[in-house]
Amino acid sequence: MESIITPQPHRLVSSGSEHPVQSSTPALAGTSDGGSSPPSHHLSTPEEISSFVDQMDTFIFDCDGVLWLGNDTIKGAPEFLHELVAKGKRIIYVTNNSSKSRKTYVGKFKKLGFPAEPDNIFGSAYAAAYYLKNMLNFPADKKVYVVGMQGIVDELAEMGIQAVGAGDDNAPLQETEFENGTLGPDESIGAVLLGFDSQINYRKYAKAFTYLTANKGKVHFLATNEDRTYPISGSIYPGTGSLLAALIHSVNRRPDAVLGKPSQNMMNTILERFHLDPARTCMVGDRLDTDIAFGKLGKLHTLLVMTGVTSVEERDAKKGPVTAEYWIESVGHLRQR
Ligand SMILES: O=C(O)[C@H](O)[C@H](O)COP(=O)(O)O
Ligand SMILES: [Mg+2]
Repeated sequence: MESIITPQPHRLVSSGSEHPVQSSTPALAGTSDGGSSPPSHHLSTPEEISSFVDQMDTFIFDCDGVLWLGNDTIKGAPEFLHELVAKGKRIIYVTNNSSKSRKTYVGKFKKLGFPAEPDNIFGSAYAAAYYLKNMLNFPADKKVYVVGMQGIVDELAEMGIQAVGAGDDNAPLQETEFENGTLGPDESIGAVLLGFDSQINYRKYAKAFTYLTANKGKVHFLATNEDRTYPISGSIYPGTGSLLAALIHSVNRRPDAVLGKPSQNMMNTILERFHLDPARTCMVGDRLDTDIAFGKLGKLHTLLVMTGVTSVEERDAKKGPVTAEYWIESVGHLRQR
């Protein structure tokens, strides 16, 4: 697949002040009261769909619930994305799923028949590793305690940052370990980073709690994202935000930064790096408070698909926090008929 993107020197967030990293997402103007946002427009006719596709140069795709559910591809999605490539459109992927690194994701994209290369994939694990390296200048003699999976460990390693925890702490905690210091403070821990963890357990929560509370706030508290739920293989399960809520409640402290959508860290880099015109760029997502909010904050067009977590009631809610500009049943429905 010839590249449709000219790789540029990569900066996720600038070290300068022009794109200060956002630890919290600014409120979306004109949507909190619900009423002032027009309802999402349904792209329903071939003419509307063709005109919509033609007015965009770039499509930024969310992944879970848009392109696939687990390892099940959404019908027609690969074909549509190859149609876009054939038309010379730019494709960028932005996922809050921190379980895989960009390099590992390339393998999944190709296995499921999508065009992909590391430079057009932005994952929340990468965003978090980049933030630690370039915004926090994380010290080389410190380690990051990871409540999460291999994707975070791999992206931290790419940045030369040591990680502990993750899969090494998947074993259930033994009663005796409460006394033997396994869960005690560790001066070498400089940050706790939580991401999606299908092997979450008490050991990880107890260690993260100890590191965040023992060092009197000297340990950074970071999270990849706050998605409440996780759509996979036709079902919906607790998401990273639900795992994070337990840690927030126990330490009585919010993360210093949440690096995935809707925060604009990745948006600023993407717009700058690919010299995108927001007026000719569309964010395609399945979740209103991450994907659509991410697109709206970046002043992009937004298209909601109904193959992920958003219900019809949420889509059409008059007082909803975020409303997509357009909606369609699935990415596959965008194929030119
Ligand atoms: O729980 C989670 O982390 C999310 O459900 C998952 O990461 C969503 O990934 P995305 O839809 O942004 O590809
Ligand atoms: Mg999604």
